[in-house]
Amino acid sequence: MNGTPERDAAELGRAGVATVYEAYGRRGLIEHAWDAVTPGRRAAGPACTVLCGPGDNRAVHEAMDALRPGQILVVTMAEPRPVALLGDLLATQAAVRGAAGILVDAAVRDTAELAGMQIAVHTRWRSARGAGKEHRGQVNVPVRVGGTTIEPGDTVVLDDDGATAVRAADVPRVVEAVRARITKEAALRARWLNGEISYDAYGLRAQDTEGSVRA
Ligand SMILES: O=C([O-])CC(=O)C(=O)O
Ligand SMILES: [Mg+2]
Repeated sequence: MNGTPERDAAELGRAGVATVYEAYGRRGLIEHAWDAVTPGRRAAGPACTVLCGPGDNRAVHEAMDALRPGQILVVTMAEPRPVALLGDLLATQAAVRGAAGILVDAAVRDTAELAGMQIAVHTRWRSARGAGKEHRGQVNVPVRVGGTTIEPGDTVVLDDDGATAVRAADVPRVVEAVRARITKEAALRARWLNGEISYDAYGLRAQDTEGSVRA
């Protein structure tokens, strides 16, 4: 049995990016060299998406009105580059609204202050370069980040490995697959702690000895 959307998101957050991505059949990876401004934090929740104009964060200000508790704020812009779309003042508003995390496909600034906040923050770049407020942008529209399309309400998971997304409709079955994977990995971990090695347990040594796998 799965729980509420909130409990499902919490479960995916505890499982972490690698487990969720694998359990989802290696789908949904939001693939950039993310910089975890808040290392060690894990977060997951439905996406509130923001598409900013070039070098502009007007839409991030607008998004604070749409943001709901438990959500992950996903911010991108036309042709992402190292312009700070968010700093501690915007992150403070997101935190007060109960957001679980922030993913910025551009730069953030005020990173010392961000690191001290309870909200998980991942960014592509850190830069003091300020954004404009001339372009309206769009809030809660599908966005494409790191090779993955994120629709508003899809679950986004953040941890020190990076970020991954699960389509809202797929969350219940991914929760089941995550549980199965955690059980399987626990059994394997117990064997490796007992001294077995995967090279033998997976039959890899036998294949190499037979020469059935070439270089
Ligand atoms: O105001 C901005 O454009 C970004 C910023 O530094 C903040 O949110 O603190
Ligand atoms: Mg600031």
